[in-house]
Amino acid sequence: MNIRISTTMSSFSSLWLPLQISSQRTPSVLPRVVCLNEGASHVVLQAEASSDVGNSSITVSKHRRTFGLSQKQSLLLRKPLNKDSKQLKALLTSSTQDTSTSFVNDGKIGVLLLNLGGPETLDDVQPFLFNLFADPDIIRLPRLFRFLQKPLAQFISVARAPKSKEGYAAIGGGSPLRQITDDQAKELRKALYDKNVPAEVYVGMRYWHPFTEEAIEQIKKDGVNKLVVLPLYPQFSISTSGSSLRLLESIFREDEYLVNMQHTVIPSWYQREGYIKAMADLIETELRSFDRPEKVMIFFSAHGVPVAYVEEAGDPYKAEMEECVDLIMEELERRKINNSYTLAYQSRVGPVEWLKPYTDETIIELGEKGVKSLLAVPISFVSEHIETLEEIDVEYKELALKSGIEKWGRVPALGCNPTFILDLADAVIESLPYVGAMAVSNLEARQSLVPLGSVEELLATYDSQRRELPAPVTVWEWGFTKSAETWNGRAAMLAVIVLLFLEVSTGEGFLHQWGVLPLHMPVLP
Ligand SMILES: C=CC1=C(C)c2cc3[nH]c(cc4nc(cc5[nH]c(cc1n2)c(C)c5CCC(=O)O)C(CCC(=O)O)=C4C)c(C)c3C=C
Ligand SMILES: [Fe+2]
Repeated sequence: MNIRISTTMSSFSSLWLPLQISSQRTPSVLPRVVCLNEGASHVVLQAEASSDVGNSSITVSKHRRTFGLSQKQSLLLRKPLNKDSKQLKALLTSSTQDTSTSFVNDGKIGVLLLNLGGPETLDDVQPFLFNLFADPDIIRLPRLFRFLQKPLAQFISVARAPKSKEGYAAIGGGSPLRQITDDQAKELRKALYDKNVPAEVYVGMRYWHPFTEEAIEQIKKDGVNKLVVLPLYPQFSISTSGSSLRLLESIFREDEYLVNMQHTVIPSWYQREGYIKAMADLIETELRSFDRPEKVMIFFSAHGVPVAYVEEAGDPYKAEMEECVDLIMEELERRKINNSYTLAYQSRVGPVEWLKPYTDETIIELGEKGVKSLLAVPISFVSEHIETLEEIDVEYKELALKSGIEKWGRVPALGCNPTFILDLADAVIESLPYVGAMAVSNLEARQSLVPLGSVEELLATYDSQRRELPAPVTVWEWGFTKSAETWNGRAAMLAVIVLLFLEVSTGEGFLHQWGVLPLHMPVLP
């Protein structure tokens, strides 16, 4: 037995960092009550262990998590748990016995999958980009300039559309995201039924059809009264899951039906055993296609975010990404696969600094260092999309071959991989005991999953000072060096804001001459 658990007083910022205890015999369970100080209502549990309790082998991944305690629980547990703790055993047993069954017969369950959405035709590209850039979690303007959000989005989307259209044309004229996400929803529904949890699964996209608003309408029509919200991003970012949850929260806040709907949110799930195993399976299979698998460098390529998101707004994305890669590599090592590996960030847009190292620069460096075989692993997204099908498969492959890399491979996205879908089903089932367990605005009652009523508050912990994030999107750029490019971009952005301000306030200017203004906004349902 080797368990080390330490607890400290709560800080809400750790709420997004899930801790999972899983048992080989039973589905994963979440420890729900651990208390350090008498009378405490919240604790952070920090755990790192691999051990046996009873006949079950339990692994506790290395995470911190905040737990809300009911008064009774708080009174019950007044000491840190130690390795011989009968209370831990009792807790695990009660959590394990606390299966979904009692929650299944009692209400109509819905699962809402949140995703980004993508243009289905080339005509959709500009309005899709408009929706993306109109999102204040993608371009956050200073408060004074908020009224420029939509004109700026219109301007950038029009300017970027030709380049984006080229990309979408190269992958068949549109994004495959809707089809793949619909298929994942169907498979998840089937997996839940097979596990005796009848639930409807809905898809709500952030920037294209079916919009989150459309999914919510259907959820209401179907009379769902227990909802599990599951963003399809393994790692949390303010720009992805955060943005979708913020939107959902605003929808919930304004709707009487939804205000009263019991729900819970699974904010990120990159640490789940099934997901890690599924990723490791894909990598193991793909490695076999190389002549000398042991010589291949495993190249994790994640979608980037601007550095300011992580360093100024506290986005946990980078930390979760690095931990995710570590967990996958640990799983591969358990399978005696000890390849070298690296993580880089792709798809940067605009004049600000994005997370480094950049994928393109890293590929060139690896070529220079004499790496001959590279296996690209897209890691931030679970479907094929423009950035796997075009950026990785075409642009990065070409760059790699030019840089001296001789053999290039790419791991497919998870899509409907059965191990992955079963794990998502388990994640949903494990969250059911938490559906409605917490009052929407009652922080004291909050347990390990997140109620939507507090999403805004939780997002604010990343960005407590509400600092303005620079716009990550290039409108135009000039200059020869990286830093000149950055500063030129910022100057250009400032100039654009001033010009837009003048245009909007006077009703005259080059955008009116070009027909960009007045705006013809796409209508959201
Ligand atoms: C975890 C995944 C993603 C993060 C983080 C993310 C941040 C982010 N993205 C942009 C700008 C664009 N993203 C675009 C497409 C796109 N983005 C993701 C995922 C993440 N984005 C996906 C899966 C897709 C593709 C959808 C599809 O149609 O297949 C685009 C449009 C494509 C293009 O023109 O390149 C833009 C623009 C920013 C600015 C950002 C963080 C601030
Ligand atoms: Fe993106």
